[in-house]
Amino acid sequence: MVGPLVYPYTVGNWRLCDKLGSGFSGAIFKATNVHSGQVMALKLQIKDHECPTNRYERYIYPFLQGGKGMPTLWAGGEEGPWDYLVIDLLGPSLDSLFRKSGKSCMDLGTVCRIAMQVIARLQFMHSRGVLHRDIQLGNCVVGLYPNQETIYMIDFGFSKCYIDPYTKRHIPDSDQKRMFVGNYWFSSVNVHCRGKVPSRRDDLEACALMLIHLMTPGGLSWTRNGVPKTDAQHDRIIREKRKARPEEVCRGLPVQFEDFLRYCRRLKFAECPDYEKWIDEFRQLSLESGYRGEEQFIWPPPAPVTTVRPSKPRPSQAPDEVERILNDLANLRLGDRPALGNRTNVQAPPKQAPADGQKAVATQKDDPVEISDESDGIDRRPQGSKMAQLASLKQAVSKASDNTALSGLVADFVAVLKAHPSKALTKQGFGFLDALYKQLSDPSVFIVTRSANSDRQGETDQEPKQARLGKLLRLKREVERATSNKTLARLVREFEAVTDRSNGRTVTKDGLAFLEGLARRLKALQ
Ligand SMILES: Nc1ncnc2c1ncn2[C@@H]1O[C@H](COP(=O)(O)OP(=O)(O)OP(=O)(O)O)[C@@H](O)[C@H]1O
Repeated sequence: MVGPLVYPYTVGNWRLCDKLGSGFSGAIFKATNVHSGQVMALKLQIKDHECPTNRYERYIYPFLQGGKGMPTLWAGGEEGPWDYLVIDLLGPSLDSLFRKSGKSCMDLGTVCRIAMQVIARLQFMHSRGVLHRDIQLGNCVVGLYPNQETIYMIDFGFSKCYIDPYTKRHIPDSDQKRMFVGNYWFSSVNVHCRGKVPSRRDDLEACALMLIHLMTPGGLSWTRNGVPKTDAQHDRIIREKRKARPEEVCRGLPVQFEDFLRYCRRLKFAECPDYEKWIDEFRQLSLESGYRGEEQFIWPPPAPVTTVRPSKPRPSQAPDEVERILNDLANLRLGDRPALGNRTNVQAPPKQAPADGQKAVATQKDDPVEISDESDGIDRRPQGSKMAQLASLKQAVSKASDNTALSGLVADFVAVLKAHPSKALTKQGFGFLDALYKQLSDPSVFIVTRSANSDRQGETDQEPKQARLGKLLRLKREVERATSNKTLARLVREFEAVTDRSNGRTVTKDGLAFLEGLARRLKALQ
């Protein structure tokens, strides 16, 4: 029987000190150069190990030298029974920081920073013709002072060149099922569940899954039972991962995560991902959510920079009185006039009676933002992050009881879209339009949620730009002529569908013009 490994005191010119970690195939030590006193990390492995990852890494490292977030290779080779690699000494992994935080998920600002950096690292590695193939939290580590805000990629034991060094061509795809190489949690569906040849898209998908995992309380569902110990357990993970649709995996998260995952899965085998676009998307998301939009990794996470004004209570009427008025309004007999119908779903007003209330307020748990109606002469400009503003507007629209209020809220919605640099319609934006649609259509009809709606199921095809433009122009014209709330409801639905199928779900100038027309029309249709 083979006894426990006895590690040497020195290898090459390096004296081994503390053990930093160990993996499947070896151990890693802090090591000091016996001549210069330099302190580095030394990866040690038995030369004839069944999985000689140090040898593979020694081949890959030279391709990556000089890149930001790529450790420098200082020395390496074989000595006696040992194979060793000396690289920069780095700090803790994201996995270890996350575990130590004791939290069930990470804050959005930090996840955006990780997204920007890891996508940039992949962009660099891919530009050097190398795939990582084992993206996971344990393989993303932070640097030591003064590089503690940089995320480094480590562990290139599974990495591979996807550009053939002789032909300079992309490696070929194959229909032959391959043995799985990667990690259980984040390897892409194509590689993990279908045995496909890994390419750039799979590194990116692993990154997307890792980000979604960090954002999900308790993590991705298939990670919750720990590392599989039997084939049956592994098969269960494969099944679960394979059947999890992006909209389910990303439920409740900003829409960028779902879009990113879908994007990765739509990439062709040899297609070059648009790294810049996604770095920018996460930067915008960070800004819209009240963070700085910077990529520097800061731990522990700083608070958002946008301070959201505390909510002020609703003025005048006591809750019961408001409820009575709403119900009276709902029961008004308006004949054929275009107004909200008999509402059986009028929500109760806020329970807290205002003490000194001056403004109408839409409250949202933890992140209140003021929304007031025009008639009270109060500053109507929405406050707080885009996400919080849209969430509050959605709440307010669900509670609005006449077209004037709806008109004001649509105008507020346009103001929020205009005030933020990214014109992408987020999940909250669609939520607002869904709530508006519900209000404008028959109120006894239960709201058609986006996930239940067919327009976003599966991989959505993007509409050709011309067709989309034509539809928007028609919507713009029709909204000016609409004579009932029902027609407006249909137009809102069509607008949602057109935007949803557009590249990046962007609200264009024509889209904004449609919304402005909608606000005007609502006012006219009192
Ligand atoms: N350069 C480094 N500086 C400091 N710590 C490091 C460094 N490289 C790795 N580590 C630590 O050692 C752990 C194992 O490193 P690494 O993943 O490279 O080894 P491995 O043997 O290939 O592991 P595995 O078998 O899990 O893939 C890392 O999670 C990290 O905590």
